[in-house]
Amino acid sequence: MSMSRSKASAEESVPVNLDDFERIADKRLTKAVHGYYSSGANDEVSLRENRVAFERIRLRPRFLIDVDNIQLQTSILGYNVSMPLIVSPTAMQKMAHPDGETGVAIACKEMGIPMTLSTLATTSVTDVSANCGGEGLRFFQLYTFRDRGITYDLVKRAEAAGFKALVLTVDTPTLGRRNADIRNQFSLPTGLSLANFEAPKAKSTLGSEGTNLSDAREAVRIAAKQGMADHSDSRSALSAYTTKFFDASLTWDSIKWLKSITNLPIVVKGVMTAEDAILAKEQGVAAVWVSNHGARQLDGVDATIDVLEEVVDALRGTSIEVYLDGGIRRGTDILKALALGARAVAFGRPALWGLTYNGKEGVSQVLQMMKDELSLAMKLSGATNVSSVPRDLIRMPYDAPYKSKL
Ligand SMILES: Cc1cc2nc3c(=O)[nH]c(=O)nc-3n(C[C@H](O)[C@H](O)[C@H](O)COP(=O)(O)O)c2cc1C
Ligand SMILES: O=C(O)C(=O)c1ccccc1
Repeated sequence: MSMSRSKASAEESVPVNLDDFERIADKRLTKAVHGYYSSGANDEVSLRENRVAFERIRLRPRFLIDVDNIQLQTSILGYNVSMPLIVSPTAMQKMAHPDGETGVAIACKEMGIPMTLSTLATTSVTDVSANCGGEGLRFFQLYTFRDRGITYDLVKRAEAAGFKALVLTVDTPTLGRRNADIRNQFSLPTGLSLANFEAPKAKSTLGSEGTNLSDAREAVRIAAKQGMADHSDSRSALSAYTTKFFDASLTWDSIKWLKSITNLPIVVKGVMTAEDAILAKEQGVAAVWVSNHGARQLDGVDATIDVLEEVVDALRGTSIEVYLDGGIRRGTDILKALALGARAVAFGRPALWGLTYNGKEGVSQVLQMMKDELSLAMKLSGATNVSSVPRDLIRMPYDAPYKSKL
């Protein structure tokens, strides 16, 4: 019996929300890939909190407002977008579907929203660009390497491939502990590679060390041999990889170096406090991306939506844009984040579920679903423009009880 992967099987009815996409994806992926995509760090307290915190926020709808023509369009870093949604960078998207990063990029291009390509993608910056015909708004997520030459080279290739911003992830000096990956001894499946390290130049830089950065499996072997990996590192290939290659000595001051090698706007991803938002501001970044890495790094941190207002307040009066990811699953979640001052939101796993469901087409379906849900949420709550959702459209759990200001 042949059943196209593109169609939901009998027991997989047509997805009507993102949870449905998740359930279908869970069934189709191998245990190891599912574990890698879905996991949070440690006890997954923050993973649950990312969702629960959204559910605790209440909406205060206003009625008899003309919502016939609501405005979903806005701009991100000066580029017009069809709605305030970005696809977060997630590593190794070809594990979900052969369309991989290209599928995500094309779905985003068609929807008119930005995609963010991970440093650890299974499709190179150059190929993603070429496969999109050089069109569509693409950002490049940057992990920095102990060898600055590698980082330099990555930045230059992203620039040449037409990426419009560098999203510097600051929450990963080393990888968080994810139980499933340790149990499953997770590694990149055979046949796939970390394609950004296959360029001739990257290879020659690395050749001296006798290590190929495009192959996580080899990194594990070498890290173990050099005694750089502790017991858990030696079980999860990614953990060994980051320990060996990522620059854990990076500081806020390093952003000066990054700015000296590129004119691309810099977005700092992973900020969770007002203190760090201010340090980012002092470095002249274009945007701050509130994120706890999908709760995959430090368990026990707040839900991102619960720290958003703190970051927004710290940057008030500046032109620095604030984005948020972590647990965005509904149009009402987007609306809640906009009310708290985000310029845009992003999500990671839902794009992977769409990709697993039906490649590029599945990602398009997921994006369209979010657009429809956002539009509905706005109409039902009397919010007419994504750029000016009022704070009092929501009640945070910590808000004082309503007192008439009338
Ligand atoms: C499977 C997976 C891989 C990820 N890989 C990266 C990455 O390579 N770089 C990065 O900055 N963030 C990475 N993230 C974090 C996402 O960019 C994003 O912050 C997170 O997924 C948002 O939470 P959500 O999945 O609940 O939407 C990854 C997340 C997941 C789930
Ligand atoms: O899995 C992740 O969340 C991630 O960002 C990552 C980091 C290093 C290697 C591969 C993925």
